Amino acid sequence: MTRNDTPRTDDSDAQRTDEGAAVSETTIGSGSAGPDSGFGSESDAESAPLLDESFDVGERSAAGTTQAETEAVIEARTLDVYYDDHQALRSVDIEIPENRVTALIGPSGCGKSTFLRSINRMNDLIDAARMEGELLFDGKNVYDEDVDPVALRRKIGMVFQSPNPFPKSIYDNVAFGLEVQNRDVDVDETVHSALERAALLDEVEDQLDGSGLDLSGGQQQRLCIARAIAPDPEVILMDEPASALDPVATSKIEDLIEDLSEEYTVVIVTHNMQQAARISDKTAVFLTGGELVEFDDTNKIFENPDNDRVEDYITGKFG
Ligand SMILES: Nc1ncnc2c1ncn2[C@@H]1O[C@H](COP(=O)(O)OP(=O)(O)OP(=O)(O)O)[C@@H](O)[C@H]1O
Repeated sequence: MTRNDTPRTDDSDAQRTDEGAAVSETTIGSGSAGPDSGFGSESDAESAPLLDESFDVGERSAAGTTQAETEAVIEARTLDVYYDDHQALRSVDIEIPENRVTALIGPSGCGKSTFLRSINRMNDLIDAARMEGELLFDGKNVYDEDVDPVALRRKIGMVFQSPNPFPKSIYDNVAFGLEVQNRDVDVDETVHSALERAALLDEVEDQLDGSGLDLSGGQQQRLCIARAIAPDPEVILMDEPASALDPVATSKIEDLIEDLSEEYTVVIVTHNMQQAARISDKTAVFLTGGELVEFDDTNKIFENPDNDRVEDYITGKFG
């Protein structure tokens, strides 16, 4: 895996998250787990057995990798997304490799979040949004009629910009999705395992009954990551997961993302180019107008991009 050794620097937009506001957010753009988001709405119970068989890619090895680990797990083919008449993504073609970290970068409004949300159909929750083209997950178009978006979102989990734990205990935050799914799993073991994989267990082991809202912003975000990985997804989408955190918490999240990519495919939107350079294997550069201008190994993008506009963006000439 090729990661870059760019030194860590403080994010200019680092700030303490507003813990109390986390759950009350209701708009997708501000990072909520709203109704039918796949994070445990009551409708989950009814739609639980959704999963199309074609979403199974086979057994993961003990190390958490699949045999064909460099194959594309997500593929967009001439994907266009519109909000009413406004086109937010233009003919996006991309193959996102399995068990790698792929960063989506580009100036504000270029469609990064729109693309991320199109992967697990979170755009369905926006009335104005419509898409054309194909978005394949394990070779299956997620927009096919037989795909249940709630089940899809358990395979493709999401972590938002602002930590948004439920107003429940730490334990219940992680267990909630499992229980409403009525899955045949050992809930206790799964909760502990998810907290451990999210690098949070050591810090909260003695307070699992305490409220998730009483944790620090960085801990809340790791709790949200634990919640996302508890249902054993294949892909984790992250929309600026560290932008509301201080530098220490940001560093922990970055370390965690690198660890997670051994087991999961991670797709992360970030405004922080140094963060993209530090933690990602692949980088996709979107530019104004919703065009995916270049997609390549992260080293290549940051050291010798093919496209002049990408070079200008990377070197700060605009954006
Ligand atoms: N819910 C929505 N309704 C209407 N237009 C939207 C909606 N969400 C995004 N857009 C528009 O789609 C375009 C792409 O937005 P998007 O949020 O995907 O960009 P972005 O690259 O993630 O931006 P940022 O970096 O500022 O978060 C923008 O022009 C934006 O105004």
